[in-house]
Amino acid sequence: MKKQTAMNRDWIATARTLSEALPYLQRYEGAIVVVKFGGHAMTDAEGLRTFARDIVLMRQVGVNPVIVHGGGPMINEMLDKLQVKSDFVRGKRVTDEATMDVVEMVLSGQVNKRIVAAINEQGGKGVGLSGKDANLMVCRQDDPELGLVGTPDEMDTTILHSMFRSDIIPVIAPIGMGREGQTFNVNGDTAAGAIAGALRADRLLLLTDVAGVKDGSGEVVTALTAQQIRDMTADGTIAGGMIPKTQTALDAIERGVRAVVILDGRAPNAVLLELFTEHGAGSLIRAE
Ligand SMILES: Nc1ncnc2c1ncn2[C@@H]1O[C@H](COP(=O)(O)OP(=O)(O)O)[C@@H](O)[C@H]1O
Ligand SMILES: CC(=O)N[C@@H](CCC(=O)OP(=O)(O)O)C(=O)O
Repeated sequence: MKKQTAMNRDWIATARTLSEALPYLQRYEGAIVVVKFGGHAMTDAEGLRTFARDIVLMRQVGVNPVIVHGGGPMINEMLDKLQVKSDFVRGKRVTDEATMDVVEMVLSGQVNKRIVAAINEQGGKGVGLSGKDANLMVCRQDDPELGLVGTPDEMDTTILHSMFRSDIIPVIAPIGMGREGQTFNVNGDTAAGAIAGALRADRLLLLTDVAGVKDGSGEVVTALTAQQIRDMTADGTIAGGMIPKTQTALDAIERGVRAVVILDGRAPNAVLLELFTEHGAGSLIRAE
């Protein structure tokens, strides 16, 4: 009996959320929403299933979702198994040729296919690709100190528009191609920002394992300006993996993305609640 009551309460909460969502569903019809699914946000099979269900629902209500994924922890695990040492400089992995092989194998072969399968299990049409496919993301070398780390240089989103027209949900691994045929490792946030920028996306959602960008006392800042980001980075409040994320947000806004949100991808229905409710979630960064 007790269990029944708890279930009813959950159901009422969900129904209220859905009715609140209706005006927002209309607002986002036809919109392009790029979602970066970070390795730390991919917790377990249930989390992946919920994420995939949210994405398929977005597609069903007329939004064009694009998934760009990470997979840092999965790469670390494989590098450990193969006893290849790996270092990070300013949130980016120093990548030699041996590391690059492992990065591509894990991201394109393992993580990408796992997400595609989860989307298809929920009734969507997920198709996996990387920045190498159809010249989506041509890169130049980032800092030579980082080896084969790439910076997106020239984007061709034709393939993504064809996919939208065919009701396909693109799932993109952050691997780029060099002009001399090299393969480059691109930070997942950087890749998501470049793709969102090239698509002039309506929203870029960066899903991670914290509720948002936190200030010095650990409180999430719900709305951030470019100047606040610069100050918080200079004084060390924004550090580690949050540096490429906030930098990506600034670059994406500059390239014409309407708004970027950094939020906790492990929270239930994180993506839907962000897009389709009044309160949103996480830290919002928009053009000033
Ligand atoms: N000011 C900050 N606010 C929130 N998180 C921060 C901040 N500075 C550094 N971080 C760290 O950044 C991490 C998110 O980056 P990262 O681990 O690369 O995530 P992902 O794998 O999801 O891309 C957080 O878990 C946190 O440890
Ligand atoms: C250059 C660089 O650092 N590439 C990242 C690519 C994966 C990634 O970004 O994964 P998360 O989003 O899970 O952190 C790496 O090798 O880990």
